[in-house]
Amino acid sequence: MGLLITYAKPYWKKITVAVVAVTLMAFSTLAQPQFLEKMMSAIIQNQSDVILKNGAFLLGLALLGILAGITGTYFASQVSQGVAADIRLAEYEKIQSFSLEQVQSYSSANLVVRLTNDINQVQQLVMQSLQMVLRVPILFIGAIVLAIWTLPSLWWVVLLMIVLIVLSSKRIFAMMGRYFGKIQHLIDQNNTLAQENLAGVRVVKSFNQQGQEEQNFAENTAQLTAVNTKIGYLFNLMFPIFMLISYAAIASALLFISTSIKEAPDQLAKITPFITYLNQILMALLMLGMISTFASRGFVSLKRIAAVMGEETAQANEEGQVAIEKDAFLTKELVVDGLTFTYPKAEEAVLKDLSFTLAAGQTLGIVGSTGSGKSTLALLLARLYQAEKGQVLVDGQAIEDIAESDWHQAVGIVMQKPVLFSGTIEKNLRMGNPEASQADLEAAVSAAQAADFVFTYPDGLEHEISERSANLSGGQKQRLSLARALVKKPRLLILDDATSALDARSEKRVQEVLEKDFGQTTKVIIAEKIASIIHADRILVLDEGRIVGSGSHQELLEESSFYQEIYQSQKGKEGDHE
Ligand SMILES: Nc1ncnc2c1ncn2[C@@H]1O[C@H](COP(=O)(O)OP(=O)(O)OP(=O)(O)O)[C@@H](O)[C@H]1O
Repeated sequence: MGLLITYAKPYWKKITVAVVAVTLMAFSTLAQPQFLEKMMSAIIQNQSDVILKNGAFLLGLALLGILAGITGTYFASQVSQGVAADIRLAEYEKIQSFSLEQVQSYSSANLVVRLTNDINQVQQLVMQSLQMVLRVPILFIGAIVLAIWTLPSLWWVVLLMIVLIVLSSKRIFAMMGRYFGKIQHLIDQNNTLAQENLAGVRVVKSFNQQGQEEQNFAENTAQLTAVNTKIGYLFNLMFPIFMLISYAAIASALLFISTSIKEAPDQLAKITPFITYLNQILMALLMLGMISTFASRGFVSLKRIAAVMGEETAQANEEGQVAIEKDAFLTKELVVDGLTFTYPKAEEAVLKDLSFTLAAGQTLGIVGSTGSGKSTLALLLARLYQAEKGQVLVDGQAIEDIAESDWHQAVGIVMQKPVLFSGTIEKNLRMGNPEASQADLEAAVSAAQAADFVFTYPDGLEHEISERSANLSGGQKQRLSLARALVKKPRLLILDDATSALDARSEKRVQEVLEKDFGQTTKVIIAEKIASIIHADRILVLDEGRIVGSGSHQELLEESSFYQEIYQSQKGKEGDHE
């Protein structure tokens, strides 16, 4: 609720106009039957001027009500759209500042639902609340008072109708609330299934999994439909019950009045407004039901959004951290001291007590078996995960104490699975450095051995990359990711199997460029092929999260049986360009 109040505050003027307009509409609705009664009386007594006068008032009041209604809806809609847009933006910004652990703990599909469907629910809640918050109590209390005032002898009809409606609807709304919670969970699942299927469409097709995927989706959709249908049934049940109760109330009122109409003929004029008030009470109760269902759904969503917004993120903590000029970054050494890391929810540590030192400007190669923790180490060095124990020090400064934005400015990483974004090649490259000159971009493209294909496109750097970079080959994606990291002119460059899809000649050229033009840059190169790191100043051999060998290529060949084994298995294969 606090979240909603915070985001609604800037709209207080529009909120006031909406609420005043809706209140005016409620009063106009309540006043109309009074004029109706006067008209009925005048019709019975054949007073045509009174009929006309009250008719005109009635019409004016109805017009005022309509005008107030339109104004209320207009402003309520502006406020609800505005509040929803502001929350959406703030939530998006918050998610951008999430650590990988945080994204993983929610799952990306779940976060998408929190950004879309949940926000829509909150928008509905704001819209309905603004339209009903004062209208319902005014209409409800006003119609009860005026109904009893119009025909005091029928007070019991009013009371009985309210009691019966409240009793019958209480249970229905409680059940609806439970179903809304379930719906949110099923929508999350639905989204995950659709996202995974579309992202992995090639695998799905090549393994003939369309049928299985359809079945999974159909099962989830069937569950969603079942819950939605139950809510529909409850709604459908509610309306006839309400109508039945209200018609019974009207029938009782008419029956009772018919017995005394001869002694008090003026009651004939009062029965029409009385019935109108009964209907207004019913309307108010229906609106109350509606708002409570919107509220139960909206508050479930609001809670889910508040959970995201309440997450503590690194950006919020940047205050105590030191800023470092990029040129002064990593001028002495990179020290990894006793680094231990366990993934969230995993039982065993992936990195176990890792320690090594690397002088600035040197190249560290890392090889090891599958799943030995190489990529995890890269992610920790890039500060995308935080160590559980131990630390990484740059020139004696623990990385957590360095302003995170400065860190990311100075460190370039090329991940094992390259990720590019839809838009031009230039837009992707500039993520590394928005101020880069055209010559810088072209140099990075050449260094990453991407010039061959980029400059054969008629539009060159302006060439559009499609969604999920579907119009690029694996090797092209790798080259562009490397170029993006090089545009940054990083002080620390981390390459995680970043040249695996390059042919031996191109890979060798990349190595030469890194050696020649990035001499000042400290490099950490993870590779499957020893050939990719053979000239590194130091090579680490990882196995099951531990360092099992460390030294130059020659030293390791002499000392590490594990390294020898890898080397012998790769010797003579393509890619060995010693
Ligand atoms: N996000 C994650 N959540 C939980 N466990 C993970 C996650 N990423 C990796 N792991 C686990 O951590 C271990 C190390 O993975 P990592 O990717 O670091 O290995 P690697 O040496 O780079 O492997 P490869 O050579 O196959 O790329 C593996 O057992 C893997 O299952």
